[in-house]
Amino acid sequence: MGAKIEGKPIKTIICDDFEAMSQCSADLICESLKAKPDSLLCLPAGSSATRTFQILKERADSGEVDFSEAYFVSLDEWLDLKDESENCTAFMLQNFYNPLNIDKNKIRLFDIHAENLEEECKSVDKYIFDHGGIDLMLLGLGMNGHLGLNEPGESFDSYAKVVTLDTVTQQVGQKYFSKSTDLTRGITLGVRHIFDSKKVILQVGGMAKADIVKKVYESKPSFEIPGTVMQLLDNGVVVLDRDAASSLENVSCE
Ligand SMILES: N[C@@H]1[C@@H](O)[C@H](O)[C@@H](COP(=O)(O)O)O[C@@H]1O
Repeated sequence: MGAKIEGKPIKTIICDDFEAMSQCSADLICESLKAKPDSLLCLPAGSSATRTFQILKERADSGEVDFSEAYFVSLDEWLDLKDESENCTAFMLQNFYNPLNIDKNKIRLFDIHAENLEEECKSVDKYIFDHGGIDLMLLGLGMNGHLGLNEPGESFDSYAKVVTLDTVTQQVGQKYFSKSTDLTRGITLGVRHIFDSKKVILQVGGMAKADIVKKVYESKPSFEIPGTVMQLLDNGVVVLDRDAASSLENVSCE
């Protein structure tokens, strides 16, 4: 992408701490779901969203929100794992789909064992198009700026695809596994899905992400830092806690 493309100021909400950030994202998700109960939602595996998922479960249990009519599509998944018991799907089942009793028929997971993964990507794209697009994507930010598994250098002009994982993702991704795991390839929704989504929430917490958050805000939109796509979205919002926002200067908030 040429350096000439200018981004816009990112719509931003800065929360006091991780708990407030998680509550804020849960509020936005509930608001969206109430407006359209049969929304197609895309939620991320990873540590950023775990508390948000607990809050959504609490709210579903209290009847404040109802996920029974909603549909779900996977954001990303590791490929070629010898042991799949700790992959993104397992994480989502454990932390969201099972606790909230989501009907399995309403979840479109990536079939990582499909004979033809390119065809599988097209089939996931079709699922999304057939549902009229994704209504809401909740995203986390990788330490290298990735969104889903859209790694640095990947085009913004693609839908679901198979990707080679960046060395940072290979290393940081170890945190999801109880033993050392070879992470070489992944399958992910593409940045075009992020552009097309009716609402995008990027949720980032913690000091460890402060530097990459600064780059997302202060670099020109570029394939090298996929998170910079937030500067190009009309329907995007970044929800930060104070730690993740601590390196930012001059950010105007909601
Ligand atoms: N592929 C996942 C992303 O979908 C996730 O949102 C992001 C942040 O992860 P975490 O929330 O664990 O920091 O990186 C992971 O590698």
